[in-house]
Amino acid sequence: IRKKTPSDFIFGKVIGEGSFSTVYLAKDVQTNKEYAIKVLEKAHIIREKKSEYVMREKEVLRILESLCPYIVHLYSTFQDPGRLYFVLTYAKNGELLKHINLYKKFNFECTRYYSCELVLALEYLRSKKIVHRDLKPENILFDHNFHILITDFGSAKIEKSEDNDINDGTEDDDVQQSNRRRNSFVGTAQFVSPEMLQESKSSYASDLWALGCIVFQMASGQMPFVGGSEYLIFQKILRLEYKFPDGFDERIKDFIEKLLVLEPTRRLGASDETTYVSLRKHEFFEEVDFDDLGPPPKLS
Ligand SMILES: NC(=O)Nc1ccc2c(c1)=C(Cc1cc(-c3cccc(C(=O)NCCN4CCCCC4)c3)c[nH]1)C(=O)N=2
Repeated sequence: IRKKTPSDFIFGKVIGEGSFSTVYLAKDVQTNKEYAIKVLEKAHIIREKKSEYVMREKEVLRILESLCPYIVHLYSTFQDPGRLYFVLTYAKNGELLKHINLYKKFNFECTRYYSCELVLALEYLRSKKIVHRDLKPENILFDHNFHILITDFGSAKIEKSEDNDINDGTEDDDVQQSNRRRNSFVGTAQFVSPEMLQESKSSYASDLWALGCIVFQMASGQMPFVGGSEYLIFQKILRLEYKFPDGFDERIKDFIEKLLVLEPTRRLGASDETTYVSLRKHEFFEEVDFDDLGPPPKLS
């Protein structure tokens, strides 16, 4: 199959912007299908020494090959002299964050439904030995049927082995990188886990921490850890300084409290073998059939 080129697409509006990429809505000239094309400037990537992250995202998306409905699909990649292009799934209904802000917060049924889809997505990532490391409502999209699609694997890590949590001397590659260049990776302040702050050691449990933060935000409209600077936010995280608004549903509260645990190995699900049975069995998901979640409830 011939490699695509930019002229195979009609580029439309910008639908996403990151520090190293711009995402455009684009239409395939032959098929009229819509895609999200992530464009990266080669010179910027090289200057900022981010090539490793770009290569990692492509490798991770290839591993994920989107057999899971809750992960964006990488259809193709191509380049021109100055840019790299990733042709990805277009999620028509945009970022979860925009919908949380639009409705102020989600009701119990919507919070529970999207928490279930996130659990299923995290189980798939775990089965492929992928840690996302930057999960947040901006990186969770809604497709045309309002199912979630997780995106932005630029910060992801491929776990070497299941018992990776035991320090086998092979440090987290970002630690090695940080030892080399002292710029160890950290996710987005409000969602970063304590272990990534302290030892820059991430594991599947780091994504469970972020899940706790995201569920808190869906159910309350607010992030659990906020502050005037990253340093103040980091302090609150390391001190587990957050509180639930009055009237917060007790089942969701208990679920979040079991995820926002400083010690990663003690988080709900951290010691589960394959599926996150400890999460599935929590009272928050009582009456849920994880094998058939049914259609998404109308957002409200
Ligand atoms: N860093 C990354 O990898 N970023 C990516 C990757 C893939 C990708 C990606 C980002 C996408 C972002 C995206 C953004 C949007 C979008 C942007 C702006 C407006 C809208 C929009 O108004 N959609 C209609 C529904 N709105 C949504 C907001 C509340 C009111 C109703 C959608 C749709 N999809 C996408 O569709 N696919």
